[in-house]
Amino acid sequence: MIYSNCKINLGLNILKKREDGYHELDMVMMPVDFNDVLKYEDYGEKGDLILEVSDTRIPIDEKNIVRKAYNLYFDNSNTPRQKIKVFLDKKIPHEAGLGGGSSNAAFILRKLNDKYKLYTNEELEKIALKVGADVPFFIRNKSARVTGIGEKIEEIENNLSSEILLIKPQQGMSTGQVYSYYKDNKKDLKMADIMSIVKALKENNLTQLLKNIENSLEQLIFKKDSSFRDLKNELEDALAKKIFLSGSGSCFFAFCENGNFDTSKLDKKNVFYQKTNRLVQNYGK
Ligand SMILES: C[C@@](CO)(OP(=O)(O)O)[C@H](O)COP(=O)(O)OP(=O)(O)OC[C@H]1O[C@@H](n2ccc(N)nc2=O)[C@H](O)[C@@H]1O
Ligand SMILES: Nc1ncnc2c1ncn2[C@@H]1O[C@H](COP(=O)(O)OP(=O)(O)O)[C@@H](O)[C@H]1O
Repeated sequence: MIYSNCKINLGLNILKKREDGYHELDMVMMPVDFNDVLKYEDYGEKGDLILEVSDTRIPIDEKNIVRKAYNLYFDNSNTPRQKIKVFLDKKIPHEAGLGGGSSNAAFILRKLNDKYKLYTNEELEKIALKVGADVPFFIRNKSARVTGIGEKIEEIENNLSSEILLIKPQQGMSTGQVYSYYKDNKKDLKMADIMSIVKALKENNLTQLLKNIENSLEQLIFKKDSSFRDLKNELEDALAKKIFLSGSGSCFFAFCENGNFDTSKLDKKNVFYQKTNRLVQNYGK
């Protein structure tokens, strides 16, 4: 069994838009102990990927990021594809800004490389980048300051002890669409103080952390859609806590030292929520 965890972004600054359409970022990312479960079987013979997913809304053809990762892993080194079966039991909501798909892809790349050893870790991260901008982060799967488009990873010390509550409204967010808002709305974006966030995580200083988190993508969504800002305010009132958007959303997160989140006022029909913690162990529990 492979436990494929998700992540949250603690501060996300868009620095500029590149010629290739991607955006330069400066952000802090933290693995979170909330996982998809992948059942994995290697038949030990040439063949192809047999992929099944518990959530029928997720594609199983070439659009599935696990299949993209599998294909790239073998094709990139002209190695015959091997017959592998994966059953992906999705728990992480998709289009959430939690990197669920990116994580699935990274864990498959690691699992394949554990057996076939076609690449060094550095080469594997380069393959991961071709699969998706967030995939290299999950190859390391440690708290990190991440720059570039998502490929420059500087591991950081994270001693945060607070529990985390993930709160996702029903509608999802398209990552590409949210980034597309940048070109017309880049003025007045409030930048997160990344160094203060890194220091607060090292010192387990939740007060300092909460003061410094900003997310350029959240601000871009609010500029485009004031109803999403209203939704955030409603959720903060219901929880009586500050909440923050992870990545391109639509999932928010909150912190609480003793883990006592009062979720009684959340509209349970329209909001997914999940209490969890920082992922302390590495992948492959
Ligand atoms: C926003 C972030 C923050 O961690 O995560 P999510 O919210 O998706 O979890 C990431 O930058 C998302 O990474 P990922 O979801 O892998 O992006 P990709 O599939 O590679 O790209 C999807 C689309 O997002 C845009 N994109 C992505 C990354 C980046 N640095 N600049 C971009 O402009 C591009 O338009 C691209 O076509
Ligand atoms: N293995 C996968 N898990 C989740 N979504 C996937 C997967 N493969 C492809 N997708 C597609 O990718 C889109 C983004 O999903 P996901 O990566 O979980 O979002 P996010 O990066 O915002 O957390 C989904 O709408 C889904 O259609």
